[in-house]
Amino acid sequence: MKKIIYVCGPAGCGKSTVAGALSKKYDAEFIEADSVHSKENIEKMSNGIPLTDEDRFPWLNTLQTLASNTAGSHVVLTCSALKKVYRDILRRSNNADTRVHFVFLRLTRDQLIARVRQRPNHYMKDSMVDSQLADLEPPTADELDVSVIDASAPIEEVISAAISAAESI
Ligand SMILES: Nc1ncnc2c1ncn2[C@@H]1O[C@H](COP(=O)(O)OP(=O)(O)OP(=O)(O)O)[C@@H](O)[C@H]1O
Ligand SMILES: O=C(O)[C@H](O)[C@@H](O)[C@H](O)[C@H](O)CO
Repeated sequence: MKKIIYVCGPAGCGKSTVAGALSKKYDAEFIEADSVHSKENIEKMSNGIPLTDEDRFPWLNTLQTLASNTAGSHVVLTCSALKKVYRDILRRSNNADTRVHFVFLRLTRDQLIARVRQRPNHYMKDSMVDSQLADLEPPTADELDVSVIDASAPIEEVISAAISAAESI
């Protein structure tokens, strides 16, 4: 069974850090959704303009196709996947041989702002955190393919919780 694991949540929650560690653990291909954004999307975010559904849909479709088409046994991706309708696009990769799973990293607004400020050279500034949270639809209990992890813990603990979640798929 091929596993497609999305590490998701708002800007600064720790997606890249956790996904990097998960991909090493599984010797899996690692896809950074930020590197799949169009230059128009990156320019908008760099200018402090939140993305809209219309900006995100083509990007999500591309990610879903990329995830489905990787040849390896597993693939780990970062993706904000803020809304349920976005996660539903990514779920289209599910089939008899492939299982999609989400590891959602949960942080409070203040924690997100502190994390985003730790990387001052990133295009996503702390002023964008509120718009990320406005769009966020936290996963609900009926989304059985999502593991929610407290990302405020030390990174080793967050990574080990993410690995346990991935093991249970
Ligand atoms: N558990 C943790 N404890 C402390 N710092 C952390 C933890 N996880 C990540 N960080 C730090 O928080 C910052 C944001 O992490 P990271 O870049 O992985 O987040 P991200 O969700 O990928 O962000 P973005 O999508 O905006 O690029 C980095 O400086 C990272 O080193
Ligand atoms: O859906 C979105 O608004 C974007 O994917 C953002 O979440 C950022 O690209 C990412 O987190 C980098 O900071």
